[in-house]
Amino acid sequence: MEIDGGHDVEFAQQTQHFLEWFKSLPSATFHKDIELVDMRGSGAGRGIIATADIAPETVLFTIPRPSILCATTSPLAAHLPSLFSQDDTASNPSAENGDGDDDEKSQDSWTLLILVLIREYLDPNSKWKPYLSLLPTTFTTPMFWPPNHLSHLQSSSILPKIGHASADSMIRSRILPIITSHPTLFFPPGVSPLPESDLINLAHRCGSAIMAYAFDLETEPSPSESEEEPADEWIEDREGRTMLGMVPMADMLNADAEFNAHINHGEEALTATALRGIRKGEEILNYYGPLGNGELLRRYGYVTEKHARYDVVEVPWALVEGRLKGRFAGLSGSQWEAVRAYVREQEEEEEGEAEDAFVLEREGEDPDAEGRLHGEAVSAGLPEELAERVKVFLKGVKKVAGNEGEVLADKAVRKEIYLDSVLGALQDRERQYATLLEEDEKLIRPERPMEREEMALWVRVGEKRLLREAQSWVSRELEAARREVSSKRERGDENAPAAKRRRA
Ligand SMILES: C[S@@+](CC[C@H](N)C(=O)[O-])C[C@H]1O[C@@H](n2cnc3c(N)ncnc32)[C@H](O)[C@@H]1O
Repeated sequence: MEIDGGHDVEFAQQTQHFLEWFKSLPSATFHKDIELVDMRGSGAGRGIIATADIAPETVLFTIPRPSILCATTSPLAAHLPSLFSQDDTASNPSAENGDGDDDEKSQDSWTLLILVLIREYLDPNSKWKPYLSLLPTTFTTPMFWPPNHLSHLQSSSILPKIGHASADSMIRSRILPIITSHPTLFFPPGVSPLPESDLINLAHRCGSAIMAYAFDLETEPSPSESEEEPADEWIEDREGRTMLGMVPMADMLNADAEFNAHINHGEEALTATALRGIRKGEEILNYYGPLGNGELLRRYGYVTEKHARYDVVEVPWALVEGRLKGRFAGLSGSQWEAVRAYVREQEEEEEGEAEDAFVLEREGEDPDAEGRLHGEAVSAGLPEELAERVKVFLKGVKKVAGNEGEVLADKAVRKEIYLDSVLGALQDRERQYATLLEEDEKLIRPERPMEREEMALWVRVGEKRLLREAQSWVSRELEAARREVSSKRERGDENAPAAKRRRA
């Protein structure tokens, strides 16, 4: 989010106006020992701090449900009942009703909230005006970066997910048709209809505000969220399973991987409560989930040191396949086609989705019930699905490769080929970045505020560090696997590779 530098006076006035509006909402509360403050100095827009020590479990503020801006409170709901009353709206983000040409019937919670927000932005008399005026008009998310800034992400796994083009096509196919077919609903008397390009920009802005500000509104506890659920399990569901809403004040909380407050979803209201004692001057922090810095940047436009423990990096299958192929140089193009067909067949039988890439991540403890983290997160080794895919691939090779595939009869050899190929693929993946980890490490600083280049640096360093950790892990395993293969060969073990046995 980029809050226009603007005049400090105007910034402070908007804050004050919003606060007064919020406090005037029926049944809203705002604790006397907290304050909504200007945190632009550290690049965090507005945030909420404690102005005195706060006891654990203190209710910090309460947002009555009718003040939440969502599909059920929007005036649009009454005018477009068919659009807003779909049972599947809350449960399936890509729900199609079978007759794909009816745009009104193919909305999900995300697109509905974009429409709701657009309508309120266009209405000069919106009851949410003081709140809307606090929402950013420009964003620090990479969706809005020019190519020369995006290039700092180098070969980051988040690049293909930034998706300005796909957002654009969603807006054209699912947002604009609703607005243009109901002009009086979106442009009340006295408001001139916006040209298409302005509407598209507004829809992008609303989409980005939703991505960084909206909450999943739990209406009733699901069976898995029953009373027995441990208090230290933090759930984040942004897949459209529940209704999305804009929650004034709750979304003024900044967040980090260690946090001290939580939003409880009550029947009548949402409440922010202190998870532990909060000292005077401390920022009240919410939790956006176990997101790596890449995903945090993509959705929220910032990165933090603490979120680095959740970093992930993707290794494309094509790189692993390339390395595996290098181990069987004598196979022809048509034999490789047969191997691929075998892998596809097996994947279909498993009814799994054939992954194009495999995700490397770390293992670590979740935050505790007070929002604190304990211990380091450590490399989780290689994903099971990758080992499984290689296993199927090598089976395919064994089937088609004749003599060259005989070595694969031996389990230790298969393991060695697997680890060696993955190690090569990890090195290839690292080479896709324009700079070395060592060069990047010299530049990285935890200081704030961070410019785009610095945030991109954190993302790519996080990915490269993970790649290195995975390489160390695989190297160790590979050494052991090689030892096993050679000791079997020395022993002339009967399970040793057939080709080797023949030579012996
Ligand atoms: C839900 S809003 C929080 C309120 C926001 N600061 C504001 O002024 O409107 C989320 C946005 O706040 C900013 N933010 C939240 N936590 C942050 C943090 N720890 N550091 C920097 N920016 C943060 C990011 O721009 C994010 O997209």
